[in-house]
Amino acid sequence: MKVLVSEQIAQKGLEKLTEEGAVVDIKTTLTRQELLEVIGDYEALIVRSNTKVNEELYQKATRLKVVGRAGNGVDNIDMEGATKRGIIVVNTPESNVVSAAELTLGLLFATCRNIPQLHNRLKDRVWDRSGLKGMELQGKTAGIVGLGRIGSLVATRLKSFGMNIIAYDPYISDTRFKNLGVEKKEKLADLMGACDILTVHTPKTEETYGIIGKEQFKAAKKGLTVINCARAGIVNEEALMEALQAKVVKRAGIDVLEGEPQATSPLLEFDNVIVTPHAGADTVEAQDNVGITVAQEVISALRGEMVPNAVNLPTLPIQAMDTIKSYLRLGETLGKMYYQLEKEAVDKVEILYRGEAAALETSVISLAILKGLFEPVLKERVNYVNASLIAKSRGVTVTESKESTTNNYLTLITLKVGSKGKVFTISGTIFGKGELRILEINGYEFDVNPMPYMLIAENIDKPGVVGQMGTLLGAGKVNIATMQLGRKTTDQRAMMVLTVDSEVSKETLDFLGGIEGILKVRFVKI
Ligand SMILES: NC(=O)c1ccc[n+]([C@@H]2O[C@H](COP(=O)([O-])OP(=O)(O)OC[C@H]3O[C@@H](n4cnc5c(N)ncnc54)[C@H](O)[C@@H]3O)[C@@H](O)[C@H]2O)c1
Ligand SMILES: O=C(O)[C@H](O)COP(=O)(O)O
Repeated sequence: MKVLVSEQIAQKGLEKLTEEGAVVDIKTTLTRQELLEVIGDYEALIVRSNTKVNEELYQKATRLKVVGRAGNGVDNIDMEGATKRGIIVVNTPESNVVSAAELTLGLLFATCRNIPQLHNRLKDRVWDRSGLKGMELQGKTAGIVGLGRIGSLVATRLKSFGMNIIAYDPYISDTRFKNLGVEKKEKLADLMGACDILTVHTPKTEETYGIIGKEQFKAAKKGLTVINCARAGIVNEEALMEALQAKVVKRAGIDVLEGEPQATSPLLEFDNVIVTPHAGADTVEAQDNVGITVAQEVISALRGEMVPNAVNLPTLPIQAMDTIKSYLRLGETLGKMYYQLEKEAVDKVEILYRGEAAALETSVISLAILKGLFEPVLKERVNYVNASLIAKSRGVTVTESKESTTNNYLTLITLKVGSKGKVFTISGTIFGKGELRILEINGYEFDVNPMPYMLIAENIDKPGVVGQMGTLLGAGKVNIATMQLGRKTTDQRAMMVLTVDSEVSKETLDFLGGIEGILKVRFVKI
């Protein structure tokens, strides 16, 4: 596991990576060109907000499996390019939100009470408070744009200062607004017209880039205080400077600048603009959290495990991980069976979740099924990230359905694979502490604990066939661990599922296939 760390992360994170057996190269001073030259050697890249992870980089990063964003925002990472290549992108969305919220408040106090200016005067040995009268927060209205993780933390903290809080976030439920005690504004202009302080906490997206621009400042109350501790450009810098000159905006606190890292922004010319160099996450606590979390995630992703904070995968609550892990193993096992048993191209995959399975985040289990399905037959890397894109590109339609009850089992997954009008079915369950069982293959019933090596044979249900299988496997030095028979009385056919201790050679398989009454025999690797 070769990991390149291209921006500073906490020592604790680096130690975690090494403890887990990764070879870590810390190269935080590489030029872009140097980064492009070395990236081909690495399976994982850990970045913060300065490294642009884009098409140019992906083209050189031929071994790259994981991008770890040691932090929250992923606007420096081309997600589509990563997904297409099966590269998992992980981040640490919770790890630094308190620090970011606290810097927002810091900037708010610094601007509203002119703390840096007063500090500078005194440092220059001048005792002078004139012309720098501040503004109290109590009784004022704060307008929050983006009431997500950081926006909510800011809201609850501002409430404790006796402020009235309003917010604009069309993607947050009324209940959440109510629970936070925040008044919802349906229109951004209404928020602009009502707040004394504006603070933005949206991600940087096509929709939010420049969301606070000339139009919004026209609707603003005169004397507005503006805080941007989210991403540069969410508050358009040109429009902000115009509003500062027109005294519509009285002061601003800015942690993020267009073109950063740089120290030449025209915003630096304004005495009433307090700036910090993207320091929102720069606390010991946040960096330790971020470093350790990203290290754990990168290692899990490199090991092919499901990662709760994978950005280009369905999100899973950490609490659900233990339960879901067994289902992912079951899904992958069921998926892996098809191409090893049938050699027909697939046009349709139907997945039925019944009982307890139906209540889970089934989209990831379906990804595990697709990963298992395609892995045995594709040269390209198949993983949770690109499995559904691969299905789509191969013209395979995937459908999911759910039923809350089952007949005999608490939980059941049935996979139906359609190919040229024929349907292959396989079902499985989980019991105890994550024990997998295959219960049915093509209508033959079993109770098989799937093992790494399995032999599956279809035969005419008549005496002698099973005995000959045993004899020939013995002659081929293959030890049978378990054997089960499923039969269909309707057509005098049966299916044998054997778990064996080693691989079965082509020669032995040919002998088995030659037994009278054997219709088909396949060696399956899980
Ligand atoms: N300065 C720093 O060092 C620092 C540190 C951490 C995070 N951040 C940045 O802070 C921002 C917020 O992070 P978060 O973890 O709270 O994100 P989040 O995803 O939890 O919340 C973002 C919120 O913005 C809302 N939103 C999206 N589009 C919107 C729109 N068009 N109008 C209004 N609301 C919209 C979403 O519904 C969501 O509630 C991000 O830009 C992140 O990159 C900065
Ligand atoms: O999105 C984030 O996590 C913050 O903006 C911090 O970015 P940084 O890791 O570059 O400090």
